[in-house]
Amino acid sequence: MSELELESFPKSGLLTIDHQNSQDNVKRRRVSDFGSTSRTNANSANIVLQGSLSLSSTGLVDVILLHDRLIWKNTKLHGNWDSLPCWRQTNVPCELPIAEIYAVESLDDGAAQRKKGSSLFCHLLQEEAPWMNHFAVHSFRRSSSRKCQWIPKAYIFGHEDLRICEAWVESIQGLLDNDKQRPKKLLIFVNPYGGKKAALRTWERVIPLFHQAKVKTKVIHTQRLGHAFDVLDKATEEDLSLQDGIVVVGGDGLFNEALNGLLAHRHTAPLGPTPKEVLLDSAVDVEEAQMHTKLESTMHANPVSCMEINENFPFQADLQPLLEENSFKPNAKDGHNSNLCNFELDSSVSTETFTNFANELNQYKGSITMSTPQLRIGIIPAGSTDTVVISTTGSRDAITSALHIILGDNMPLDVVRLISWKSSNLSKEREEPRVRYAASFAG
Ligand SMILES: Nc1ncnc2c1ncn2[C@@H]1O[C@H](COP(=O)(O)OP(=O)(O)OP(=O)(O)O)[C@@H](O)[C@H]1O
Repeated sequence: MSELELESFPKSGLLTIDHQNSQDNVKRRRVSDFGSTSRTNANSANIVLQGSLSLSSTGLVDVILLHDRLIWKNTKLHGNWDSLPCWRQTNVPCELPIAEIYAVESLDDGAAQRKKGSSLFCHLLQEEAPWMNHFAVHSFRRSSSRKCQWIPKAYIFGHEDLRICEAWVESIQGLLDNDKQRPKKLLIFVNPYGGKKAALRTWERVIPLFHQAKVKTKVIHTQRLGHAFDVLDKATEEDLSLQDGIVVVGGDGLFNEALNGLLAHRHTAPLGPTPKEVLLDSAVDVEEAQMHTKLESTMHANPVSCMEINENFPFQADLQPLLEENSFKPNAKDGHNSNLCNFELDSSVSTETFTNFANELNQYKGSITMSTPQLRIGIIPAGSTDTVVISTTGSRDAITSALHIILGDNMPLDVVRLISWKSSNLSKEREEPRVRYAASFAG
């Protein structure tokens, strides 16, 4: 197919992608929709490969592989494919963004024909189709009822010459490998008790996707509460650097446990004043004293409720997410992550203790000490409640999450650090912190 022919493809009815105007909340979202966006015309300099192939359910197609997409269009039907019904003989070109292809693989000879269907018509067609070699391009389609749910879809291409099939597989695979966002190695935690013991079955459902995409997985079935935490807390930086990401197959509980394991000793931001220091420092008038009494009693009664009293807390916390979108990019200076929330003091309630703390905190810009700042954490929903995953993919569908993970989608995550203080066993005067991290909503 020539460049000229490509340019003359009609604009209406094209399968196009709109990278810029995506409504989805995941960063590298892909939207396939009919005809709403203008397309750049194919430039011959961008052509990686082109030729004629057979496409299962369509017939003979002219195919062009560009650096960012695969485009095909029916050629004049001939030979055995003449027996295709007329509704299949559409001349509308289709395109598949490389960003939506999660795998490509050679198939055993004749596999495409066998996969086509079991109707009498398909059976007859298979008998008539010439002997061919095949390869599958694995992508997905959006569920018609729930747009954020993705359903795997394979395009089976064929050619009589095995070497031609191999060249297509190699070229497409090369483009997939070039995408550095896609993980190659993942550490997976599966909670066998998650989601009323359905997590194992969930993991088994998505394993083939990782195999097809050639993502290496090291799987740990958690044996007890705290197992994932311990593994990640004790992991050396070298251990972590061997992985492109950590994925939990479970619910919010397991996700937060893994998050805590990653951050527990790697997040070194200052803890802030203890409730006693707050009381001593700031009870200058009755109103403030009452407020701090309330603060202390609330903290002691229910440590995790300290976020609820945020309104009275004498900080004006930045409304930005704690971990910004680029917070996993290394700081140019020290290689550590930056962009932790900056605090500003409300002057009407500021005290020396809080001023010191705010200054101290603002100086700790690179306070997650990880040698692998690109390390990501993902979740495949298999819990009783799946709040985290709902705020990432928008769907509680394990296949959708697995596809997002394989394609390397990522988004910023808000993480809250909760600190509760309790008297030390050694001395009642000394208060010891108990630090927990929690993520429930991403974005
Ligand atoms: N083998 C195990 N035995 C007991 N508890 C486990 C085991 N593996 C993991 N856990 C713990 O179970 C807790 C809950 O797990 P998870 O979040 O995966 O499932 P869930 O309770 O069904 O879902 P959700 O947390 O969304 O309600 C986690 O804190 C996790 O540490």
